[in-house]
Amino acid sequence: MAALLASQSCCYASETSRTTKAIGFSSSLENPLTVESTHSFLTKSKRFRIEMRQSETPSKPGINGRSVKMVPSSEVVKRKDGVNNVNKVNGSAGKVVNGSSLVTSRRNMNGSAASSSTLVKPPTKQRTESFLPPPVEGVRVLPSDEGFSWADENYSSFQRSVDVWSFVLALRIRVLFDNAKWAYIGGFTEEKQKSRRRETASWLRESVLQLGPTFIKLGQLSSTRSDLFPREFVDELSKLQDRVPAFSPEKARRFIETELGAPISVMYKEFEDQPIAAASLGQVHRAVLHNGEKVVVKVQRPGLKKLFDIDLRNLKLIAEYFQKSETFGTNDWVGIYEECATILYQEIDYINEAKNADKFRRDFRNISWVRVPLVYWDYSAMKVLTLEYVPGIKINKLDALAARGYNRSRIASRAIEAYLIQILKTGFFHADPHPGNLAIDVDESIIYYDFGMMGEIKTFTRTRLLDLFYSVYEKDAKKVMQNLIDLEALQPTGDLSSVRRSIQFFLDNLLSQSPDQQQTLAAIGEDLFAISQDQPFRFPSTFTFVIRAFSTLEGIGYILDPDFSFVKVAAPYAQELLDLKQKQNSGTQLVQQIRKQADDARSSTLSMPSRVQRIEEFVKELDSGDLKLRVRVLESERAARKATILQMATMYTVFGGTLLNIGVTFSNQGSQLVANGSFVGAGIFMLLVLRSMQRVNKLDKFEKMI
Ligand SMILES: Nc1ncnc2c1ncn2[C@@H]1O[C@H](COP(=O)(O)OP(=O)(O)OP(=O)(O)O)[C@@H](O)[C@H]1O
Repeated sequence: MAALLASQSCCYASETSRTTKAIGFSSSLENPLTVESTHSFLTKSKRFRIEMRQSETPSKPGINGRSVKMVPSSEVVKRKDGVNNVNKVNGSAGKVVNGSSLVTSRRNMNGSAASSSTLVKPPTKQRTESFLPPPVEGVRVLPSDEGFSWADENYSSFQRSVDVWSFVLALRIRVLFDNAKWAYIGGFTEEKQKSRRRETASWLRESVLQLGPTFIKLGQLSSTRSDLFPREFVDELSKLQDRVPAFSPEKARRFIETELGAPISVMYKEFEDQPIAAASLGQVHRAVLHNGEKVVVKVQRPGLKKLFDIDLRNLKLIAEYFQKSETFGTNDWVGIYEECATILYQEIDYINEAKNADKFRRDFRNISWVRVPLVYWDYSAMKVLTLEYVPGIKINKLDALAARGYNRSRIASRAIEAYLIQILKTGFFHADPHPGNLAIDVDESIIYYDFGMMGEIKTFTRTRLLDLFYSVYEKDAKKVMQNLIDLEALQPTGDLSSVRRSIQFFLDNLLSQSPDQQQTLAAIGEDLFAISQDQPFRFPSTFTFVIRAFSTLEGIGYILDPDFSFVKVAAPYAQELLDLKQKQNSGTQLVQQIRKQADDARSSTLSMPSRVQRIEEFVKELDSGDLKLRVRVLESERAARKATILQMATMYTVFGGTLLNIGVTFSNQGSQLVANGSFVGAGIFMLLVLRSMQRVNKLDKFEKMI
């Protein structure tokens, strides 16, 4: 066995030396009872040490009765009791006891992560059979990325930029063509406009797929922004979720080995070549560790960072160009670009994702019906993530759920409740809870996947949200408006009375509905989009993610249970919030009320005579005509200005047309001089027409802004 191990370690050392630089071989004295030998080697990203240990019981997991552990040397911390803790940097730890190794934090009975120095428990029976069972939903054969230029490792940065700009040019021409048709031919019915938008959206989806990961991810992000894009685009772009090609297993294996700095066979006892899922940024393979624990390995697409760098450089220029050009509306495109770039870079940092998963698991440690896969820190790096294998049935697979007799109504409530806890209590929420990221475990727990995109609601914002919630409850449009301004969801520009009226209408209609005619959150979202088209709303992306998440979950709720009611699930939370707010208020309010009453009483008694006197004077001045009231109705002033411009434009068109006719007539008669003069005149009038149209356009935009 020793010979076998030695040959394995030699073979390992020689294999690693091909890709990495072997820098040493030494016997470890740190734990002479268990550690047989230690190899140190340097990879591109980390310095690793391998410990070979003799197991007490040969049946325990490990290679030939030994456990093999990859320990980043820089992260080895010697403890006073002589046991090595690893990964202090990452916040989790593992140690070796009696020949069995543990390389990550473990979940305790109620789902929480045990402390970093927890002794190793043998893996639970359920997850330690030596072979991977068939996946719950069966392994799909995913389309391959071969043939896509972005997947070619020799794709030059110049060629990439040309491809990106060709796409932008094509998009610009399409938008210009549509706008010209609407503005000048003017014959498009609402239905025709919709169908044209659908065509453009479908073209956009195909182009995005051709352009690869960056654009696919941006497309997916845009599909959450129903405040920015029309419905047809949002619908088309959400289809990007399930149409991403996979890369070859050879590529995946090579990439994992380079990233983790060791051959696959040393790290995993089994590694399944066929990925169980492929997404825009990476794909997921199942594997088994040498100690028998089943895991999934999430591998990032090779070359993604380089592609992001090139694409985001170009996208920045595109955003700046959109911002300057009037064709793409008044949105803050540079701001939107910056938000997206931050999210994209965060999503390719798997260490960040792993930290998020750990935090999310901690937040739910006391809730037994939420499961978050454990992170295997020692098998993870910036671009490769090893997680506990937690299979489940996707939350929207009704047949599979029904076949197992799961209680769908309970699942629907749990999905919403878990989200309410994130938004209202922990403040750390999953920003992308689409059905692919939610599954149901055997005990009907909700399993969460993918922690790349998380949102945070700071205490400051939460307090304001609470105020907003309370003012909605009181149906006070003025307070709602003020709270929205405080939350920076509404810009306090110009005359906000129309915004207040919209909010009041919204509150009256929304809150006065009986439970059977209650609007769905999705419909409310659509109404909000309609309002934000005409008003100076600019929802911060945090809110759009929350709104999107709730409407997705609500949709899932209805699919799972036709009698599902969001309000019913949310009611106890709402009550809790109201109680909290009332408690907060009661103390301060009492003092404030007393003070206000005292002030009122004082001012009314002290200044009564002077007030009466002023009112009398005012009425007298009105009577005598000394006081003139001048009322300006800004909306009608603007409308009148627009009408004048349009009138002028009509006159210019008539003059221009007449001069054109005259020019043609004189030209036919051979008087070229007069003809040319008429053509020049016609040209000038046409320019004036164009200028007038521009002014009307500007007025329209201004109207929307205020
Ligand atoms: N720990 C796990 N156990 C079992 N299956 C998993 C696990 N993690 C991920 N999966 C499977 O892999 C799929 C993709 O995982 P994940 O969403 O984390 O990848 P992604 O690259 O971030 O995808 P996307 O960008 O589309 O969200 C999941 O929908 C799930 O089916």
